[in-house]
Amino acid sequence: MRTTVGWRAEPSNGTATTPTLRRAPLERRDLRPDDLAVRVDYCGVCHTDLHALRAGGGTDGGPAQPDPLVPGHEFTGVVTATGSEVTRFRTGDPVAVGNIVDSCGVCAMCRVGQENFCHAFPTLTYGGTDRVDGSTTLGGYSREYVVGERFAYSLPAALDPAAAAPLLCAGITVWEPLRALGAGPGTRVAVAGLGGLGHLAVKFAVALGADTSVISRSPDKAEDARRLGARELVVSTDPERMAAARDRFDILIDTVSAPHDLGAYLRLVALDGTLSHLGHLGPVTLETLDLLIGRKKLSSAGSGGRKGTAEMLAFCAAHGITADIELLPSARVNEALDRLDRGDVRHRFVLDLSDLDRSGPQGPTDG
Ligand SMILES: NC(=O)c1ccc[n+]([C@@H]2O[C@H](COP(=O)([O-])OP(=O)(O)OC[C@H]3O[C@@H](n4cnc5c(N)ncnc54)[C@H](O)[C@@H]3O)[C@@H](O)[C@H]2O)c1
Ligand SMILES: [Zn+2]
Ligand SMILES: [Zn+2]
Repeated sequence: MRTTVGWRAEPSNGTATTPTLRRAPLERRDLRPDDLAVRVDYCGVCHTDLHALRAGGGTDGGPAQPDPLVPGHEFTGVVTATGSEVTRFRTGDPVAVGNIVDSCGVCAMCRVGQENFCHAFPTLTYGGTDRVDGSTTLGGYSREYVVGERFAYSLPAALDPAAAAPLLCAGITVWEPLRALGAGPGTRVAVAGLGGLGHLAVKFAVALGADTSVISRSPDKAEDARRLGARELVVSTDPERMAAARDRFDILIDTVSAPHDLGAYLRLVALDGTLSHLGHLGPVTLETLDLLIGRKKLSSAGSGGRKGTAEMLAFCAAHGITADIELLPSARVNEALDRLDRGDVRHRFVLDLSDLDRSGPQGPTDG
């Protein structure tokens, strides 16, 4: 086994609070022939990490997570070692890894490049089950990750490695539905929720040429929305502005992290348009008349396949797109999670893991 160090949560014991992450030594597998060892430099803090940390006690609606848990599923770094059969990477190459690290490779979904929908279930970057040895995967809030080369992506030199990290979960999750639904010139796109996923959805939709708007509870986000390239902010708490935006959007990307009824957003979708519900995973409520009137469609998506992820990275390099981030030393991970929970983030926290080199696994910055 290889040893590294990371930020680990102990069982949440069913409390509603987020368990504290503590610095701990971790084991990584010895390299298989197709594996890369990656020095993790930057890892984004996704809202799913918060959901996962709380799921241990079933307090956040999600499935129970195996304990202990090391979150983190959007990271960038550098290859430090390669297995004997690796062909696509060499030591020193900059790479990016997202929220899937393996899939069966032979099912119908894998064959069309949608490994994220693998019939055998893709191996998640943390809290997943390794397909070879059955161990539970530990995520990217750590200094090293071992990954099969199929699920590592070349990080384009044009992209800042810290600001690019969130592309690997937040980015690809909104990229695939925007592409699949045909966002581009002549389409009207609205994005609900202006967090990690939402702000990247706005940047992508604008760069694809769509007429893009933001839907938010508060008018405070108007300047932010404009800066990101959106034409308008629809304030969801203002009934008059919601009524005025009725049937307006061909594609509505819903990234809201809390459970909510879909009616208010469906009424903003245009004739034959689509609501892509990406944020809160789990049961939803809606009135079917809100679909019937206007022949509207309800869709969803999550993560991305290898082909789509590589295409998204190339698009980002060509258009200069990365996330707007607040970079913190990884020792401040608990503060980042707390602020994310309170919505105090513009628009993504990214952890700089290099501080894990500076003191021992039980060093003074513990917790
Ligand atoms: N489908 C997938 O594969 C996938 C991938 C990544 C994240 N997610 C989920 O997407 C959601 C968003 O993730 P994120 O990292 O962008 O989170 P985030 O915290 O950065 O953003 C969430 C946004 O939702 C808004 N919001 C929260 N509660 C709201 C409410 N009641 N009404 C209106 N707006 C509200 C917040 O103000 C914020 O703008 C999370 O639930 C996350 O778990 C899903
Ligand atoms: Zn995520
Ligand atoms: Zn498969």
